[in-house]
Amino acid sequence: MPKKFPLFIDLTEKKVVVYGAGVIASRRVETLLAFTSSLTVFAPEASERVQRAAEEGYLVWKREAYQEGTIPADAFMVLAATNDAWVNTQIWKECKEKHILVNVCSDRDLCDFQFPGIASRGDLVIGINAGGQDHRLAKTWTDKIKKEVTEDGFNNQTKTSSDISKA
Ligand SMILES: C[C@@]1(CC(=O)O)C2=NC(=C\c3[nH]c(c(CCC(=O)O)c3CC(=O)O)Cc3[nH]c(c(CC(=O)O)c3CCC(=O)O)/C=C3\N/C(=C\2)[C@@H](CCC(=O)O)[C@]3(C)CC(=O)O)/[C@H]1CCC(=O)O
Ligand SMILES: NC(=O)c1ccc[n+]([C@@H]2O[C@H](COP(=O)([O-])OP(=O)(O)OC[C@H]3O[C@@H](n4cnc5c(N)ncnc54)[C@H](O)[C@@H]3O)[C@@H](O)[C@H]2O)c1
Repeated sequence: MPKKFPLFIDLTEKKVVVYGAGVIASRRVETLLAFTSSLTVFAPEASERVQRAAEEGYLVWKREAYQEGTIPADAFMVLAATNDAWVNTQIWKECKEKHILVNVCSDRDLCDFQFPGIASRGDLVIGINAGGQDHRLAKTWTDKIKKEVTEDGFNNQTKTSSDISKA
């Protein structure tokens, strides 16, 4: 697979839609909540994390399975993260028809973009991608860099924009 170029996109005002609310979708929802305030999750069943985030008003959880033709046309980005590969492919097809950016967690060949591992602190955001061939490599490096960023290596010399504005 060719190397992917890391784009750092402002998602604040953009509608993000996630199908599925299990292990993988919840991990990604948790990551996305730091970047967007417009997140809708469609799933008949949701993890406690997603349910709590919905109760606290951080996202909208629609307790519904995917239904053909209903993907919001104004969605900027869709994650197909159900545990049904056929459903994920249907979601991909509809997004293609509607020209919506789509990621399919069960099939790397259907991804317009790959979901990164993320290590972040303050204004620093590090996205990690291993090209879609070796997911464990992506995880190993995400864990290493997260540790470095949140613990040992992130020293006072690394300033955030709020630090700079205070200076
Ligand atoms: C980075 C991270 C972000 C995240 O997921 O949050 C991520 N995968 C992570 C971990 C992970 N994924 C899988 C395992 C078990 C591996 C094993 O057992 O060997 C582990 C390891 C683990 O979980 O320990 C299984 C798996 N993954 C994909 C498929 C389908 C396929 O390859 O077609 C299958 C088979 C599913 C099945 O069996 O059906 C596909 C994708 N996974 C991606 C991202 C995209 C680019 C990855 C890259 O950078 O190369 C890509 C291509 C598309 C996408 O989904 O965007 C996260 C690590 C960071 C973190 O954990 O924080
Ligand atoms: N990309 C990755 O990193 C990665 C890693 C492991 C697994 N996977 C893939 O992710 C898939 C999901 O795994 P999981 O562990 O999150 O599953 P899970 O069983 O924990 O959760 C599945 C979720 O999908 C929802 N769902 C099922 N049918 C639906 C439908 N028609 N419409 C909307 N929502 C629906 C369920 O309600 C549930 O919330 C796996 O099948 C596998 O292919 C991807």
